[in-house]
Formats: sequence, C-alpha cells, structure tokens
Amino acid sequence: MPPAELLDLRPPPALDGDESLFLDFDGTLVELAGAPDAIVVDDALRDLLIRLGERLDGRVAIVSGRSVEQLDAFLGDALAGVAVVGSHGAETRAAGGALVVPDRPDALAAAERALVDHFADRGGVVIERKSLGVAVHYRHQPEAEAEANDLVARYAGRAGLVAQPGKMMAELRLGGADKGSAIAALLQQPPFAAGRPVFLGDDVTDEDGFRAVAAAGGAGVLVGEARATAATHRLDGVAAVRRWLAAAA
Ligand SMILES: O=P(O)(O)OC[C@H]1O[C@H](O[C@H]2O[C@H](CO)[C@@H](O)[C@H](O)[C@H]2O)[C@H](O)[C@@H](O)[C@@H]1O
Repeated sequence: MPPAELLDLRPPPALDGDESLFLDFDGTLVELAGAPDAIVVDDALRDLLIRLGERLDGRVAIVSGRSVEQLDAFLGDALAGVAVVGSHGAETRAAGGALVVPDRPDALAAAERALVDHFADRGGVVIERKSLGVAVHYRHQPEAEAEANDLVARYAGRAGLVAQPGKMMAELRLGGADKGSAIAALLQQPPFAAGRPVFLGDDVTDEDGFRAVAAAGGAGVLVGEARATAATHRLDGVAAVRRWLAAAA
C-alpha cells in the first residue's frame, strides 16, 4: 500500500471544452507491450484523437518520448488535427505544420553502435534506434538494467546527449529540451494559449510536463499506480484514460 500522502490524488474532473490537452502516448493512450513495436494501436484511438481535436478546436497535442516519425507510423492521418511533440520534447510539429527537428548528433551513432555490439548476444535486450535517441529495452532481461544504465551514462554528456530513464529501459537522448519545455512553448502560441493546460502521462519523463502545466495554472494527471509525482490527479490506467477522454469527445 502506498504511503498515505500518495492517496489524495483524485481522478480529474470531466473535460469541459476549454482545456489545452497534452497527452503522453505509451502507457497513457496505449497499453505497454513487450517491445517498442509490439503495441496495439486501434481505430478507436485514432477516432478519439480526431474527435478531441475537433471538440477542443485544435488544442490537443501528443507529447511523447517516441520520435514524430514513429508516432506517424502508428497514428497516421489521426494526427492531422493534432500537434505532435516527439523525442521527449526535442521535436515539434504543429497540426498541419512542418516538423521542427534538430540535427542528429554524430555521437549518437557511435553510442548506438556500441550498445548494439555490447548486447549483440543478448536476445532479450532490444536496442531501439530513434531520430534523436537510442534506447536499451531490458523488459525481457531485467538483470541487464544496471549494465544498460551504466553504458548509457558513459555516453551522456557528449554532444548534448543526456540519460533518460524509463519503464524497463535506459535511453540516451538529445538534451536541451524536455516535455515540460515543449508544453510551455506550445502554451505561448495559438491555439494552445487559449486553453487551460491539462497533461496526462505515466512515466518519469512526464514529470517535467506535470510541472509545466502546474506552473501555467493547469492540471497534471498521473496514469497508473500512485507514486511521488508533481501531478495533481490520477487515473488508474489506459482504459480509464480512454473512458475519460471519450466522455468529452
Ligand atoms: O513518452 P512516451 O510516449 O510514454 O514514450 C516513452 C517510451 O515509450 C516506449 O517504451 C515504452 O513502451 C514500450 C512499448 O510498450 C515498452 O516495451 C517499454 O518497456 C517502455 O519503456 C518507446 O519504445 C520509447 O522509445 C519511449 O521513449
């Protein structure tokens, strides 16, 4: 049972249509799976995103650790009316706009080669190559956690790269931005500036987003089990998120 101070996070009130809505992807809109490519993205989610974009006059953004390219592959045309922030805040695309993405540092390629070589004989460890990062997934080999973190830490600090922990993964990603800075930037611009910010997320990378919406007078919604968090509300999991969103769409 979690400590008493963690029990006071209530579910968020129903959306009333004046919000700017920021949504994490893995673990928030889709259930976690055994590997990055194994998630199930259903048409109901695509329809939901389209309806939410219409209901909130375009004030909906996906804010993910995935690259925008990966999110496009999963969600396709459902993102036409939605802003997309990828790579933990480093990439941004306004709805219908062009993708703004920094150059991929050469040091990332070297780190990726080293990680692939290091774990080459470990079938249970998946190396995920991303536009601005590389992640070591040890979900099927939890004993590799310390090793993965140590290797990622070895490359962090080079060429602006930082270590990003996540659920059963250690990632090396481009620094200089995070989910919080990306949300804060969107809140300075139309259409997001017109809405009260609400951000839903499940992982440690989402804590920057919770702090950003709190600083802007909005609400953070932790998805999953209670833990120490900057969020102000909590929903139990993906199914609860989908029900809460569908009630407003
Ligand atoms: O910010 P998010 O949208 O939540 O993305 C965070 C990371 O999500 C993915 O990894 C996680 O989901 C995988 C599929 O369910 C799971 O196997 C893994 O253990 C999780 O950490 C994605 O692969 C990463 O690139 C994202 O950074």
